[in-house]
Amino acid sequence: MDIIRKRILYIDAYDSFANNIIALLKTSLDIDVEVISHDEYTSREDEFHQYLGYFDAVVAGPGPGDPNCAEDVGSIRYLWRLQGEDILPVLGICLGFQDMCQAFGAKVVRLDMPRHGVVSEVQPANMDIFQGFPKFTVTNYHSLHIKMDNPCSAADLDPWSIRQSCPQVRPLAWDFKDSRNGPVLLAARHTEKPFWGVQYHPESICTDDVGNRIISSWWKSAMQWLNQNPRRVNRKPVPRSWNQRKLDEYQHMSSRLAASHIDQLKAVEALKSTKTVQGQILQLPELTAIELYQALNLSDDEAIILRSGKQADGKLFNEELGRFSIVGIVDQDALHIQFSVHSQQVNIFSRKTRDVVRQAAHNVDVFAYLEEFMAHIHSNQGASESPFWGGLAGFISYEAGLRTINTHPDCTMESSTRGRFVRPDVNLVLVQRSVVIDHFTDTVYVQSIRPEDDEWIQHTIHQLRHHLDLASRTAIQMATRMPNTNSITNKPNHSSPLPQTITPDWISYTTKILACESAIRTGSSYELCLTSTTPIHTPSTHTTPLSSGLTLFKSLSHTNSAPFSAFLRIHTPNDAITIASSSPERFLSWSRPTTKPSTCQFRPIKGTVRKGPGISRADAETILNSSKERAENLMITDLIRHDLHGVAGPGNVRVSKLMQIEEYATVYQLVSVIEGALPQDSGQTGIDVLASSLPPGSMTGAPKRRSCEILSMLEDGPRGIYSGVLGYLDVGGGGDFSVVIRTACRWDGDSTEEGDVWTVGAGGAITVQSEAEDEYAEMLGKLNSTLGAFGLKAEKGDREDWTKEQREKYGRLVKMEREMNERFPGRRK
Ligand SMILES: C=C(O[C@@H]1C=C(C(=O)O)C=C[C@H]1O)C(=O)O
Ligand SMILES: NC(=O)CC[C@H](N)C(=O)O
Repeated sequence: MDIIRKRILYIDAYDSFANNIIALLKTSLDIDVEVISHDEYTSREDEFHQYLGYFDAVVAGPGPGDPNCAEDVGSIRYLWRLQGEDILPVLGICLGFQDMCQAFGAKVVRLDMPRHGVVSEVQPANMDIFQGFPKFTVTNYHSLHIKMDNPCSAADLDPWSIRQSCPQVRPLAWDFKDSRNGPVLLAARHTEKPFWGVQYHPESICTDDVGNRIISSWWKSAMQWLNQNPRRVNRKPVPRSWNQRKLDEYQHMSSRLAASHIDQLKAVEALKSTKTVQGQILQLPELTAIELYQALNLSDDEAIILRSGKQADGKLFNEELGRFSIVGIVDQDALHIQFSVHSQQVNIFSRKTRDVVRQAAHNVDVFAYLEEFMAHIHSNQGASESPFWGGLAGFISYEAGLRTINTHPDCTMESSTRGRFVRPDVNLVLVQRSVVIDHFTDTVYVQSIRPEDDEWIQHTIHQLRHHLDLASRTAIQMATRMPNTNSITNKPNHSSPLPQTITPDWISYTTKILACESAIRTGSSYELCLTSTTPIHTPSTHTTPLSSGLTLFKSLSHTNSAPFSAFLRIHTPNDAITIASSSPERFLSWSRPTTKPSTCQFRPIKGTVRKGPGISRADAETILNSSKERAENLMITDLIRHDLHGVAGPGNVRVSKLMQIEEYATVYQLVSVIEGALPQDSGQTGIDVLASSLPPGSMTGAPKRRSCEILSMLEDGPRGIYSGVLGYLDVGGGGDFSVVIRTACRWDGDSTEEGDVWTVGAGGAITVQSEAEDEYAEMLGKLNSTLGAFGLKAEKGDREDWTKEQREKYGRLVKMEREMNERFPGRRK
């Protein structure tokens, strides 16, 4: 006899934790789960009711917003109106729970002090789904809560009795220990209908196992109800949702486009690659990435250097993060895959022919395109220890990431475009020849994926040996260690003007912090990573753009050495970008699928303490262990688990490090490590993980989509490459990308005769526990990590120097803050 698997419908309200809940349902229960977004049926209540006929139960998920706003809950609100045989068991989580309580008479109001990423104790009733449960701890993500004549304390008459104001809602759990908000209702059920709900997040990494057991307990009660109230469920396959069908079409079309581009390019020499990586391995002690780059004596105006190895004090970075450096050789005919959010078009471009293939194709899924492209150039049998054999290297902008979550900012890099071509949001160069250094074993890999390229390999080895004999080595080392700071010095030098910058205005930044806080208080966001962009004008150096960029990069490597340092110079049809990066943060890496499945790793950083006089490691530990910093990190850890769960699937994601303190050149940071293996039979690749996890959660806040919408309203323009990712896709199937922070970028098109314009972004996570003054200082601290390379330091200006307008602005700000404090007393310390 066939055992019928029950089906749960999960309604996603655009939360960034949905996939964690789905994973929890699938690992705790023997069921199938289908997912729809809450807005798929918003204007079609009848169709939604019919669709529910395919399911045994529903989980209505958490999300941004307020149940008082129909748009924020979408079709979730139709659940409570089901009648007769249409009724089915529902579990509402957070927003879903609030909407249920509101539908049956309770009020949803703001908490005095929102509780995002806050871990608290649950006092359950010894009844219903909590029968026999002890107290347990859970993670909360909410700004709003249920008001229904709440008891004043645990000692109050009977916290479990039904309140007159909403006689259909039975309280099932409270938090009695929240001194700022008073008792907070954490679970309830409808007195007659099979509707239950929890305010907390059972799926969070910091919710303990008892919290998770609730899912099984709910399911047991749901099944009992179904046994007593049998309903006819349509057991045919569930029709694919409109969203899923659109997505499939879109990806299919994009893969076909890539295949047709590749066909058109088959004749082009630069795309010919072998399936076997050719190469040789040498032992060259103490070789640095810059030395290597200089020894190769490359004359091209493009460069790809991913630098690790030694820190400024001569010590190696840790082995997990800073073991390898990679230099990609970018010849005249190297192909560039470029995609612009504005035109939604992929171009393949080479400097030699200026324009190899341009195909206007609208609405391209650039990741499906890249997947097809990488499959075409897939190689194997390179040296297994070398992480990169060849492939695509470059960057993906923040705005390209926004597009993957269907957020379309008004402006992309187009806004600063000159001429016919837009500045691409994705710019990846096909690197066929490369040299990789393993700094821990002093091994150097000289590699090529071009057919019959032995001559180049021998020539390169000869070149390396020749240049790295003792005498030239010393000279190169000196040049590397003592960057030419002429153009970046802060000391007066009358022969060359100094670089100049404008420190982000603290009044504007602080106003934005307050706007973030109010967005959090209304329930629209749980955490927002606010950023600002600072221009730096540098005088003309009368050298080539590559050489002045490299000088800056050397200086940056010195002032803020970081394991994901990178120097990139990449052309577009009518412009070129130079990127000098000193990022401490790995976004995502994944290993080559071999006999073992590919393993992915994310390393989000959230929680920052600036180094400075009087701040010891112990002080940093105290600060980073505070509830504010831990909440910041927890939210992003849960968000990244969601991103990875979406591709790796239930049971395949683990948090191998939770909130550990790491020390970098100028800051201490709180880091978590989230890992997962991609099941081999799933057909999923690291590129799929990349596509479903941009923009990096540590640069957005949570929930990602709503937070990005809020940030694009608050920030002054597109973030561009800052907040995007930079790294490579390897022909063997691996990849590694850093988060583009602590980075300076310059477009040639912005330079004038007087000099160049670099931009540096900096920011930090804002939560309701933030103090505006501290957040501004944290942002400046991060900005200064990069400005140091220009010999500059941003400081908060003195109030005496303020203009009348600034004083007025400040006055308004103080007033706003006072009003906010009066309205939400919890904010006061
Ligand atoms: C926004 C920046 O950094 C991000 C924000 C951090 C934080 O809020 O603590 C830490 C590291 C980065 O993920 C930046 O460096 O500009
Ligand atoms: N996690 C959630 O579902 C949050 C619900 C609602 N937006 C709140 O902030 O209270």
